[in-house]
Amino acid sequence: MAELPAFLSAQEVGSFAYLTIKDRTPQILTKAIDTLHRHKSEFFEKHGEEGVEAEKKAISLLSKLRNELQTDKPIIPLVDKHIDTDIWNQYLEYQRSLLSEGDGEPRWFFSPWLFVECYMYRRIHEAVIQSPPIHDFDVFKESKDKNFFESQESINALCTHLQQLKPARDLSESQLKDEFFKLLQISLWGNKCDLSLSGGESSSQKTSVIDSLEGLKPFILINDTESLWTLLSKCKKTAKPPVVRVDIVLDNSGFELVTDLVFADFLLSSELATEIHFHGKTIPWFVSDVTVRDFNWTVEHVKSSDQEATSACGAAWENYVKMGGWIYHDHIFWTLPHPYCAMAQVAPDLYAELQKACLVLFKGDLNYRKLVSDRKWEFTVPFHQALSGFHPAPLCSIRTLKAELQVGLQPGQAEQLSASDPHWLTTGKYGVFQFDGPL
Ligand SMILES: O=P(O)(O)OC[C@H]1O[C@](O)(CO)[C@@H](O)[C@@H]1O
Ligand SMILES: [Mn+2]
Repeated sequence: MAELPAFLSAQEVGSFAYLTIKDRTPQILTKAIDTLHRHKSEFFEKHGEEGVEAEKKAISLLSKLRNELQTDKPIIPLVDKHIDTDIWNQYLEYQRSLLSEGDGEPRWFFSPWLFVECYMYRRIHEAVIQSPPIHDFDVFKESKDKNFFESQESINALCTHLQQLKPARDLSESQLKDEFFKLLQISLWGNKCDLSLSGGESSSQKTSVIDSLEGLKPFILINDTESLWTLLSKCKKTAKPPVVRVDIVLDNSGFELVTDLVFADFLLSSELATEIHFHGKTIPWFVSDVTVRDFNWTVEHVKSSDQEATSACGAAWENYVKMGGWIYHDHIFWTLPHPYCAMAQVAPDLYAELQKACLVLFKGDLNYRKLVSDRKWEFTVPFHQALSGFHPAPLCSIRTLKAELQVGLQPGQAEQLSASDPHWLTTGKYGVFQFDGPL
């Protein structure tokens, strides 16, 4: 069997992985430290002196982490007692076992990028949970909420658009298909708004994305949305019992989450699907990723908007949650460092859950990296092959490109892109809808 390509890593000076570890991650840590600092008086009001001591402890743990990273120290085991601690430490042991060169220790600028980057976010969580009574504090909450508030205008425009489509079951087949494609594209471009690429700085949506869709079409490098339409139409016809389940593996909170909820609402109200299962993170992750708190907060805030259409959306969403049309799940696997080809073995319960879906949508860049194991595949390798056996159900990645990997391109396509735009892989300017599965 042919050897698998190497993992991306920060070893390669000048690569995007290298720049992330060298510049972006220390910046994210500094911002987290600053956030804790600014909440000092709030901690004091809530918990007295103990709160201030906890703030100091969390800050010192984060400063230590930043120092380890910047001086390329060996990756050390986690010391907290969380439900995933042992799995993390076993994975670190596994990474150690793969090394034969140097001192045999996994390091920030040497080990697989996916592993060290995930590890950094897990260490941030460790610093916070080891600092009671502020162990529940989400250092990224503030910036996630800010992204939501700064995107207000786009959110209102989107919600107005959605409300105008209702009752969606009255739309003609061709209108329905048209809207399906439109809302999918909105959800794709919503993924430009993550906060980890911008080092936690604001990255909200300020213009109306609906009006920009036509102009953005040339930036969709792979567009398998026809397959999604065919698949859902077929599921609807053949489902026995009549359940059409779509799972959405969420990415970022803020504007992107709203685009996903709007799409999920459309799927139900148009009766293209009967159940939407969302998958979020159990801990704060890659700055802007959705946790259950962000999910509920977003639904509540959309509902309490002073704009009629927006608040009508929020009310409908709350009702979907109440009535079971929308089901939110979280699982520790999503915040482990494993690529998804390991899911069946590491988290068989989650794999079995995904197998129940007619279609699974994976939002965002990190999900893509995990789908294709963060390896340096040739650009033309088929997506199915890069998934390395991960086929729980028909699936589609909806991703703007923010890391140096992409598979499934036409011969010559990558070369052409490199010539016209040397940074095409990492700026989030290009996107894909990449489908895998039988139709
Ligand atoms: O929110 P997303 O789309 O998963 O992007 C996360 C960001 O973090 C990274 O995975 C690494 O920093 C980038 O590739 C990407 O810019
Ligand atoms: Mn993200």
